[in-house]
Amino acid sequence: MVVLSVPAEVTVVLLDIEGTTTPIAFVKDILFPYIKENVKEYLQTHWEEEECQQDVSLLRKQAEEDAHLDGAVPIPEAPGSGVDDLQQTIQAVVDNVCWQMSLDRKTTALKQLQGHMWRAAFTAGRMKAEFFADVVPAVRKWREAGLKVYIYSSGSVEAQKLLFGHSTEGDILELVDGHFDTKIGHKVESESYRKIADSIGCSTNNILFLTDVTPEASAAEAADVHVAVVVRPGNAGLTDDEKTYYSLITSFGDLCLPRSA
Ligand SMILES: CSCCC(=O)C(=O)COP(=O)(O)O
Ligand SMILES: [Mg+2]
Repeated sequence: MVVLSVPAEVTVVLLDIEGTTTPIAFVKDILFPYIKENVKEYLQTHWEEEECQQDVSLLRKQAEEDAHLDGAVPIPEAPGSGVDDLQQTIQAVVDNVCWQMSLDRKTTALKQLQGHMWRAAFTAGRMKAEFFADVVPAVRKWREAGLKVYIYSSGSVEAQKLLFGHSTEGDILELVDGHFDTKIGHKVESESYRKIADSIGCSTNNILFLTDVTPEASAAEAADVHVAVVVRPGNAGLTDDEKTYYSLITSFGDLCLPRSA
């Protein structure tokens, strides 16, 4: 087994979710299809609610920013009183969501709506989040050794809490010291990692970030964060250069803490 020593200055482990703690297949085959299959009915049922209107406003604002992109779907302003107008607007929101999802976009607007939609499925027990078998034992060990554990995912903080609160391992929310999403910045931007360190109250070099996505690893590293790239079944392949350059782990159990050495 390849063991990666965690530098002694590391006091915080920052975890990506999809492809790191959780199989990509769970996201692509369970979470995302749920949105595509239910978004129209969800909008029709919740349209009058404040939360739903805020989600639509954010999606409309994003659609305006995306207007220059190929295939972008605009969302017209709130309709008049006609039922047909309303159905047209809802259809535009559905088309916009499906277009964004076809590109696996990580916009805050899309992720916010998805989080709200998953809430019903998770809280009713219709969905349970999958975690790789090594995740929970390793996180418990890190915490026992005094490390803090934070999540940084493109999925909204609300969605993250749903996953950790309703997992196949039970409610494991207590294993997480805090959550970050794209409201702090995108994961491929170095500034996001500086802001996360500020928010936690540590230096960037006190953080070890685990992710499956090399542009995220590169952005974190440029901010002086320690990184390891997580190789899991179903993840995108890495180039030979990436395999040589990055520290790779295939399980959280590959990390060796100085305190436990
Ligand atoms: C709570 S995350 C649900 C999956 C998701 O929507 C997503 O975008 C995952 O992105 P990540 O940054 O965790 O790779
Ligand atoms: Mg990921």
